Amino acid sequence: MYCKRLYKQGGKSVPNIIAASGVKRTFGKGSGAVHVLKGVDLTVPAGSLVAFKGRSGSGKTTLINLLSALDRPSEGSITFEDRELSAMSNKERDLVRRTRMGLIFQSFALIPLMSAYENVEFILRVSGFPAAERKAAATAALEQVGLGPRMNHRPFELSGGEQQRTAIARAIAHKPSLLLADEPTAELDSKTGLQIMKVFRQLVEASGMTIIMTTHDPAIMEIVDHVYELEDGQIVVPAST
Ligand SMILES: Nc1ncnc2c1ncn2[C@@H]1O[C@H](COP(=O)(O)OP(=O)(O)OP(=O)(O)O)[C@@H](O)[C@H]1O
Repeated sequence: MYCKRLYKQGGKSVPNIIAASGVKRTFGKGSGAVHVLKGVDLTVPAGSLVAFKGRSGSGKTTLINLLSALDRPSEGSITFEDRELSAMSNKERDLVRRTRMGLIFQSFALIPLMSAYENVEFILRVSGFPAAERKAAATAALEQVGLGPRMNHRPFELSGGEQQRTAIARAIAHKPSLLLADEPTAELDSKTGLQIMKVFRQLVEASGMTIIMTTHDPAIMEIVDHVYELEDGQIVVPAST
């Protein structure tokens, strides 16, 4: 239902790519239950760059894990590209995540013995991307994040920002419509963090990808289209920047 609603963005009506409705997530049972998300309603227009902010423990990672179909809500629904994630089997959710989404984490999690190119190509290989298109897709993704000239270097020969750009290339090589990034700049100094944000901005502008990220960094809020603040498991300020 939410995904069919249209939002005005830059004078144009834009459909939502993902929406959460009444999402709750509780860990554990009985007296030991931890109610982390307590009813989150959220809509994200396609082609936007969105950030979740909030104090440590407010539920940002828990929400990202639900939106990326790594976890299921205890209550409520999440609709992605007009399909309800919670109604899908594990196999269907894995397929949606593998083909339509890209994930980035705080730690870059690159394979140390592989070059930047091999790291990207390897993921395409294990995810069943057509062999004939792998080389072009991996190269294009690395060029898109400005790593063309460095793609044959191994992670230890790359700066932190270059390693994170490799992780971004790995997450976008299969051309997902939604990129989810949990604290992608947390391991980086503020200047490098801003460079990563510029890469995100370019991806949104150039390819129409949607990016949802979590952050603690106030400077980053200036670059995104919308900031959603989580407090005690609920969104308190669905404000535009
Ligand atoms: N599997 C789990 N079992 C029990 N509690 C959990 C589980 N996962 C998360 N929590 C709790 O849920 C709360 C929210 O965690 P979450 O990681 O989503 O917060 P966050 O906003 O991302 O925090 P940070 O900014 O520190 O990364 C925390 O109190 C955490 O301990």
